[in-house]
Amino acid sequence: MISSNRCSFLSNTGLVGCSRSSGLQTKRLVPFRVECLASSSSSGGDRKLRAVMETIADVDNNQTVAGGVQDVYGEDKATEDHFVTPWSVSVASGYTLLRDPHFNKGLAFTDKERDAHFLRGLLPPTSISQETQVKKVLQHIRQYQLPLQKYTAMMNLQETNERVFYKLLIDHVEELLPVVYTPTVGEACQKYGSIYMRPQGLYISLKEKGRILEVLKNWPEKDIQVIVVTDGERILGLGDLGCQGMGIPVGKLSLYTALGGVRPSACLPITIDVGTNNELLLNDELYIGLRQRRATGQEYSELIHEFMTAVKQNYGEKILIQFEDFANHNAFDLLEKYRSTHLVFNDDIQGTASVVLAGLVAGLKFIGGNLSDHRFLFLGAGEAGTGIAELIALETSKQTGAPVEEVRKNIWLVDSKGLIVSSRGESLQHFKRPWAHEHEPITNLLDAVKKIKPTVLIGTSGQGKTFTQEVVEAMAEINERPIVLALSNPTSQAECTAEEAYTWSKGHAIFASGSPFAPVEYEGNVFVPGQANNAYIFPGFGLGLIMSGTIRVRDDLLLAASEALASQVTQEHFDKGLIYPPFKDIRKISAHIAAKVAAKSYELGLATRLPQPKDLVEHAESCMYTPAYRRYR
Ligand SMILES: O=C([O-])CC(=O)C(=O)O
Ligand SMILES: [Mg+2]
Repeated sequence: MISSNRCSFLSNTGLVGCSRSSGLQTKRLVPFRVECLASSSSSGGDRKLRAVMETIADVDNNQTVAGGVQDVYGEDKATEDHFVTPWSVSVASGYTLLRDPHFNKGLAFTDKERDAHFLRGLLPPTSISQETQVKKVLQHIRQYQLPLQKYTAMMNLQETNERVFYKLLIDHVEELLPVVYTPTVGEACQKYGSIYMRPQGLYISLKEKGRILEVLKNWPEKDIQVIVVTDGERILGLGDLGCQGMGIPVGKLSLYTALGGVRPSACLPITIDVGTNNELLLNDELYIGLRQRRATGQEYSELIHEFMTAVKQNYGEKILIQFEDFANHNAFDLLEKYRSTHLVFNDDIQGTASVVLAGLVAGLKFIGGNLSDHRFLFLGAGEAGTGIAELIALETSKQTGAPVEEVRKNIWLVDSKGLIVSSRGESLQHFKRPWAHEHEPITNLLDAVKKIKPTVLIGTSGQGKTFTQEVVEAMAEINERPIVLALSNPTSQAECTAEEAYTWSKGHAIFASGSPFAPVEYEGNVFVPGQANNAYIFPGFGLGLIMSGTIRVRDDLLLAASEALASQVTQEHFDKGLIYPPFKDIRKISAHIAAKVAAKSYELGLATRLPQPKDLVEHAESCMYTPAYRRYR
């Protein structure tokens, strides 16, 4: 039985109005909604009323609510000259209950629940189990031929019955991850205007400048623990999709819940719309964003700063903000600017780095050698490329005691202009400069492979088909077991396919990719390509931060996450060609990652949720959201 105190910070909002001493699974709960009585009005007075709305503060303070007596809406704290918001708690029942995705159980409502919640006659008489519902929806989804049809069916399910959506996704993660995530989510973003039905997150555009705090307060959930935010400028390897990038925060947060166990109501997807430079979208009558070119410079940074300030003001110090799919020219600067004042994490720089390092460490366990024995060549010197390179350098430096500057010399990057070398000097963007080593200029990848003789080739270019046959053959000529990672997403942007990597290297390559590839048979052997995607890391990483109340992200936490992931790879996995464990075990893996991250955070004094639990793995598991239906009284 789960004790409520241990996990109250991750508990379901639906329990707040009840006694907090209830266990999560075994006790009954009342499906209720907190509603602002003034919410139907949009007067200026209403805005002021909302501006003093207090969040459900007990959760953050880790207090229990015995009997529900607490100033949760801030009325008692307000003095006479303050405005207060008239809130009421209403029990969701009848038709409204069926339309509420958090609480709806469809045909799984029992007779007793149908009586108690005014559902008689609103449902056909039969009652079926959640398992049967999952089976039915899966059959339905499998009937669709096109990935985008499967995607819209999944999104509809999420909007209709959240618990069936998550149970389905968790129980069939290997089949459905490619539907709700890469590669299909890429196509969904490209066509978001035509498939758009309901808002799935918050849209903050230039029109909301000066009012972002107010916009945050419009979101119906008050107890937010993680935000994934994009400005849509570099969606996967697909480029600027403007406001239609919303599919990415929505997809990433579904994984926070399904893979990492962070409850859905604590997750907030946000898209910041500063315009788009994508002409196709600007001329598309179904485009959902601002029809203007991107704001840049001061106008851009002022909006982002207002957003960052409002988020901290509204949700406090421990809100996790994950930056996703910003363009290089903003991503590094934003991370640098906010890493010392906010709990921020850039998934494309840091999450990708952590997952790739894990794969390399796991691979080396079996092929032998240390990181310092290897030479790395990257195609692509943006967020992922330089992020991975830096984390490899950090870990190698830790292992060998050599200074990071020295270790970096073993790591080479090629960008669109060729090998990054010192003679390119000041023309290089600042994040590329640490990688400018002494070497004659080389303008193409094949020559770079032949000259640098890397043992590991990593593609982070966002450009598909760039690991040509000659490149892979050259890698196989230089190395007995070349490591080839084609990380760009979605599948169309992968530097090479799994089949190409195995065929061209005559079965010698150790291959992984950012988007999934099916197993490949080559000369009688079946090779299973691993998926080197940050989805292995960010859900568990975020859970570790949240459950320990961590207030800042440090590189050591990323290294801890890598180590935890690498430790889950066995000889049996490697024998199949895998340098990552299978996704079907992801919740267990996430619990391990969360535990290692939290342990490191406690060690560094960054964790505020005290005392430190004794067994962090067990603690992480006990905190994870499970989608089984709750019983309603
Ligand atoms: O979303 C993914 O699959 C991985 C990722 O962060 C990216 O490609 O930007
Ligand atoms: Mg990304």
